[in-house]
Amino acid sequence: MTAPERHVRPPQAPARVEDYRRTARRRLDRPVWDFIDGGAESERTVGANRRAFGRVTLRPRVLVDVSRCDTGTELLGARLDTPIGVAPTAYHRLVHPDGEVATARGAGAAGALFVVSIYASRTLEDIAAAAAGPLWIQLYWLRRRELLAELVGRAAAAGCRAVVLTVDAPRLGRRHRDARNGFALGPGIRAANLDAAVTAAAHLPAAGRSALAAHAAEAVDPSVTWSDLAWLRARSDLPLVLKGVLTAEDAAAAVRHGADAIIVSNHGGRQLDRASASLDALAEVVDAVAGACPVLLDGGVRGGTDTFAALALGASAVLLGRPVLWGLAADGAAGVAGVLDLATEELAHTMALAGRPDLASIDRSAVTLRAEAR
Ligand SMILES: Cc1cc2nc3c(=O)[nH]c(=O)nc-3n(C[C@H](O)[C@H](O)[C@H](O)COP(=O)(O)O)c2cc1C
Ligand SMILES: CCCCCCC(=O)C(=O)O
Repeated sequence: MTAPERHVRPPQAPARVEDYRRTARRRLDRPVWDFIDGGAESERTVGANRRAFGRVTLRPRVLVDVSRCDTGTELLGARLDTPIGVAPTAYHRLVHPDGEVATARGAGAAGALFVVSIYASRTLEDIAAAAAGPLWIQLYWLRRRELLAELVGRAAAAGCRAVVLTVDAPRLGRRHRDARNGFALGPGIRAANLDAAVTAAAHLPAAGRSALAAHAAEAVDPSVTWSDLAWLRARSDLPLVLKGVLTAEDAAAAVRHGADAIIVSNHGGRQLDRASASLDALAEVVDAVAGACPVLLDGGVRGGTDTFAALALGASAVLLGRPVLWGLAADGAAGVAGVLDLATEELAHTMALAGRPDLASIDRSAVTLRAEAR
């Protein structure tokens, strides 16, 4: 007698960006997972970022030649194979031993932009040496301004093409998961581009509070205003990008103060709970900017169809935060490239079926915004 034939399932390759989330969740310790996954207070804005995409329906055009769909674009002078880039996120060595060096390899392989956090856990020079694609450097406004001046100089020397100032974090959001976990950085993970004394508080665990919030209270300057931007401008010839704008008023001020690009973002729901979903804020920002500079978006983007929706509502590009960390945790550089490639393939597929063969053809007529999410 022969044994009954059994169907053997081959190992499943990730089919959707969300598949990387499951693997990352299995791999990471609970406090690290909570740090990545969590948001501020009730985490309403984290959920709102996702739900906003559910209100978009697509208006496909037919009998358009979509034999080639081109996801390529140009942003602040850099050629990109995809409008889907990597948002700045702190401490990549929390999820993979190679940290941001692996992220740079993955982003480069996908032809994507990588925005490196001021809290990168590898040096800018090591990251730049591994990068095949464009890098931007992200800053929080530290009280010790001389560190910012030094960092923008190093960033330019390493080949970074823009400075991103995050403007939605004069203090850290109240992240209850991190407080509950007494989240603090271990000795092996540090902000590799900052003086160790500046970030010492981020390593001091205490019951019931986040060491990162304690560090932020000590290190970040909450008194900064629009008039201080001139100081930063004077320290670098690189384009200046403002990240964390959610209103028409601030978008207009950003243009008046010479911003070279704006990132519509609520920090992935990690700062002001009940802030608008990024996608909901996009149209008013795009209208206020009126073409004066590119507008990017992050927050809740989980694939190519979300990207298509954001582009249709006026974004020039989108950035992924948590999904890149899922890819990095799951499979290092290959996981980062996997996330970006999957999302880009999904975008090209949506473009074909929606009859929009290049990014310029994705305009507001490509979407309808419904009152309710589906
Ligand atoms: C673990 C983690 C760390 C982050 N660190 C930074 C940071 O250092 N600088 C910054 O400007 N934003 C930071 N962000 C916010 C992201 O840049 C981005 O705005 C957000 O993650 C986008 O939402 P998404 O995660 O839903 O894609 C961080 C987000 C996460 C999840
Ligand atoms: C100013 C302290 C930053 C903490 C690390 C970054 C982060 O979690 C976030 O921006 O979100």
